[in-house]
Amino acid sequence: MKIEVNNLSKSYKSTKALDHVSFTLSEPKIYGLLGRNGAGKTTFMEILSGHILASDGEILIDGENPFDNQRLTESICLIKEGDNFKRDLKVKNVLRIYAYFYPTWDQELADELIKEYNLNLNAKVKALSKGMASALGIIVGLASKAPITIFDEPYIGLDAAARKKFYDILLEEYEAEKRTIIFSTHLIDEVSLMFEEVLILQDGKLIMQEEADTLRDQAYAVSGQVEDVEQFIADKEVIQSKQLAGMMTAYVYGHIEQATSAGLTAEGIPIQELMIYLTETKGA
Ligand SMILES: Nc1ncnc2c1ncn2[C@@H]1O[C@H](COP(=O)(O)OP(=O)(O)OP(=O)(O)O)[C@@H](O)[C@H]1O
Repeated sequence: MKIEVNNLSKSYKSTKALDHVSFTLSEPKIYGLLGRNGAGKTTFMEILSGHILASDGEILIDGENPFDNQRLTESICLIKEGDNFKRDLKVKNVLRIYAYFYPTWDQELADELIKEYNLNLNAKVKALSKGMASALGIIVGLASKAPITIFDEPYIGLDAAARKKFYDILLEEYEAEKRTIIFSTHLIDEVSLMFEEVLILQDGKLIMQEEADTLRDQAYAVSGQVEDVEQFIADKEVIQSKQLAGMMTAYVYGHIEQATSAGLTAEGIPIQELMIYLTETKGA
């Protein structure tokens, strides 16, 4: 489904949570939506899911506004950090409700995931541990098979092994059947390799939308004698640098040819380091 975001703004009194944001997500991909605390990510995802109204501008999904739009909302599944489900419901009833709501629901996958995460179907939501409640959210998000599935920091309380399981299954399901997945997280180093396209919000503004592969080409590590590297990086945007025994390595924002043509040794740097750098400093 095509998502068009046109001049989208959302204000809460004097806070501009989103400030004239425009972009298009034109095909099913795994999108990473990144940004520091308060950048506007959750606000965007809530508007996209039809839960809240924009103050100005619009989001169109295949040309339609998602707010109060039943046909569209059954194509969108938003899983948040917590409080996804009514606390007095039993797990099995939560699953029944979502199975009824989503025409694309995959019961076989839901059953498999319940076993994987060892969830007690008869437990009430309010009796679940934080990790178990997150597992239930992840199960609903994956099994919904919604053409637009949105995960907003969905794994509070889940340990590293349970998170890895989630990433593995998400990728498996995505490979079997492509859909639009929007993933917002602060655990960038864990998931950066999954992203096909990355969007970065800062203070309510979109500061970057880039294919992950292109991003990988936008920074490099350059090494050599301290004086040579220092001279080379003097007029460059440096991410970080370290020195050891007269040698220096610097992570530089730019194209690798700059370094190779200067006769220095250069190689790519891990995408997560670049993303962390961009979310922390770009536009600041
Ligand atoms: N319901 C609300 N009432 C008032 N202000 C709000 C409300 N929701 C969000 N905000 C403000 O809007 C801004 C954007 O918040 P939002 O939750 O969208 O950011 P975020 O990028 O999801 O942050 P985080 O990574 O911390 O979850 C923040 O300044 C926040 O305080």
